Amino acid sequence: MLPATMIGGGIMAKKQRQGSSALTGMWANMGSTIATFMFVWAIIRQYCPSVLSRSFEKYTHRLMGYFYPYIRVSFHEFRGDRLRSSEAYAAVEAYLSANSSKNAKRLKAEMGKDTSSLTLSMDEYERVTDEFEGAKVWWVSTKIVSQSRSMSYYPEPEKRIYTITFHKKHRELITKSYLEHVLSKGKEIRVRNRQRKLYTNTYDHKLSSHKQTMWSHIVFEHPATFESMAMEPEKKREIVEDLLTFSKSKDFYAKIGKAWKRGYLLYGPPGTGKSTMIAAMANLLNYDVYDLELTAVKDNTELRKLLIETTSKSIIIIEDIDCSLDLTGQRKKIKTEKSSDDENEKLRKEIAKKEAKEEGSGGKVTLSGLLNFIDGLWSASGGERLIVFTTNYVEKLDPALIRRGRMDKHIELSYCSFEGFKVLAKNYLDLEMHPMFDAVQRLIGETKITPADVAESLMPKSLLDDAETCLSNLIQALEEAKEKAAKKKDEDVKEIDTTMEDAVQTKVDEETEKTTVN
Ligand SMILES: Nc1ncnc2c1ncn2[C@@H]1O[C@H](COP(=O)(O)OP(=O)(O)OP(=O)(O)O)[C@@H](O)[C@H]1O
Ligand SMILES: [Mg+2]
Repeated sequence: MLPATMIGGGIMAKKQRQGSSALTGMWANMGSTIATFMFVWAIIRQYCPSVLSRSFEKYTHRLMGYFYPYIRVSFHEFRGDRLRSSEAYAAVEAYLSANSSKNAKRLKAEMGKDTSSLTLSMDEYERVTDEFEGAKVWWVSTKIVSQSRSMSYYPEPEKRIYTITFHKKHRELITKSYLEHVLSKGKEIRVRNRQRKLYTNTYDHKLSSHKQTMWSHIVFEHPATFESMAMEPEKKREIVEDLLTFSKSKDFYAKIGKAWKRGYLLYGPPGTGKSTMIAAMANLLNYDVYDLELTAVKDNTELRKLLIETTSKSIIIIEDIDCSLDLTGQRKKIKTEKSSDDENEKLRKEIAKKEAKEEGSGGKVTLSGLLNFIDGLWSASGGERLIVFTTNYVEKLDPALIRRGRMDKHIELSYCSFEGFKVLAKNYLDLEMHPMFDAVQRLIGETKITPADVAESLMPKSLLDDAETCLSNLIQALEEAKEKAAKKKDEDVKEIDTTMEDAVQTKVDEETEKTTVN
């Protein structure tokens, strides 16, 4: 049974009075005293100046404080400025929806703001009990509709409030431990239930005079998971473990004094699953995805702004880093040209100077700008972030960009193996074993075929296609790929032969010429 003053004045009182007929003993007397006070108060409010009614209210509360052994804490839906909703309210709501709503009798069903599924929460004026280390608490959900006549075009919002009541002997326990427990559990539930987002940086056309890129987002609904990825099981397990360890290492990163971020470099030929793996990572860790298109970023200042705007628990991806601007070009000269160390050093300094100038003048995005952001930027914001680069040509990248510490884990995604094929056969055909697998195993070992091509062959082309038809399509594709590879090899050999023959002939001609001259 709820304490009597919880059924005080206003709308809440009206509703709760219906369920409070069983007030007993002392509380019944207290109830009638309160009712008398309420009555007198209502008269005073109506006929007396506001100063008098306010002091009456103050003394009533003070008087009740002497007899009333319960404490109340309210969580309002909106913060003081009314513009922003309160995170504490949202966390309490999530906690109560998941826990205490189990014993609520009247529930409210809504499509969550951010989710596509139905969420059930306590209906207005419903109350539930909860227990924490032997202490009992009562939660009530109420709603206050403003009586004031607003001239605003928009209707005055309703104010929703969750109120917790508990005995004052549990004050320490509830205000310190229980409420902390409720808020942290509530936040956890919200993170778990939230609909994740895929952000991309695009030009803000509204600001046409001052073009700048901004993040815009859609709901992230990629279905990829690590289970459905075609790759060696051992490699897959290692990556999953690495990701999970990272996500649970907040304290470790704090202890060693490093920003809580981890860099991944995914490299391999087109169609081997780099983008698919990023989606699987986001799904595994429940992260948002920021797809950063560097070519749309005007300068380092803009890059910094975009990166600062990213939230915690997110993956920032830069796809095809080798094609993103001339990040690699100038530096590549250093390693490819046959120059001495001194010359290299000179070139390096020149490039650094040029980049610094570009940065200073707000010029284009530079490699050093990007490296600085990766290294330093998030140390201050302290969030949980992965940064993932993808490339088809790992050898083209500047070693400075991908050294360990920046790109902590390098993952090669390669052509489809028989193990990979088995995952795809299970996904696409629901097959774990089949006599035709032997032929696939033999051919796949002799051919370079991407998982994307295997997946395409296994896809039924008509409603009549059964598993055997799909497997025959794959075997045919593998045989064709094998034939093509053999043909290419022959052609390459022929080309080498011709080049060598030409070289030999040129040499012979030169020698002959020399002899003739002599
Ligand atoms: N390892 C894989 N496991 C499961 N499916 C895969 C795998 N690799 C590719 N696929 C399939 O092929 C399609 C293309 O793969 P994806 O876009 O991930 O390749 P990519 O490596 O990012 O290619 P690119 O280098 O061209 O960007 C995916 O939609 C997916 O269905
Ligand atoms: Mg890709």
